[in-house]
Amino acid sequence: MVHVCRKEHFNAAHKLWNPNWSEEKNKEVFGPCSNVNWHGHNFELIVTVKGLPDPETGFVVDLKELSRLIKTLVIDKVDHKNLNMDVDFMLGKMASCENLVMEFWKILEPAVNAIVPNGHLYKLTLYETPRNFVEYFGEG
Ligand SMILES: Nc1nc2c(c(=O)[nH]1)N=C([C@H](O)[C@H](O)COP(=O)(O)OP(=O)(O)OP(=O)(O)O)CN2
Repeated sequence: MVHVCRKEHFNAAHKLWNPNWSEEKNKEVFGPCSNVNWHGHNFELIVTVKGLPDPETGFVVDLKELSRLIKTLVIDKVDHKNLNMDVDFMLGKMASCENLVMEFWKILEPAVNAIVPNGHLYKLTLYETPRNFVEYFGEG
């Protein structure tokens, strides 16, 4: 089995804010990430597919096709957007990396698996900053 990875990039604004808490508690828990007028990040999303290379192409998955799919299904929906306000699948959710990556998985898993004949989506890695990132392997 080989792990094949594609990295995509997006910029987005958000704030970490629990509407059930006071302003003081939001500031205490989320610090500058609770800034009322938002803040932005340069996100990196790495999609990892695991599988066997096709004997005729040598590919587990065509990376151009994978890139096109990630851009169409995810990046176009979040790039240069406000994650709290503009992105339908994040409405009513805390705009944390954990929640984002889990929503990305739900969108990507069926579509990615459909273009990987001898493999499947294995992992999503989402960098919010160069030092803060999450990894998700799906629910199983
Ligand atoms: N479990 C989580 N913790 C935090 C998340 C998150 O999504 N999940 N998000 C944030 C902030 O949105 C953001 O990541 C914090 O940015 P920043 O403090 O700038 O992070 P850096 O690592 O770049 O800053 P340094 O302090 O310079 O390392 C917070 N927590």
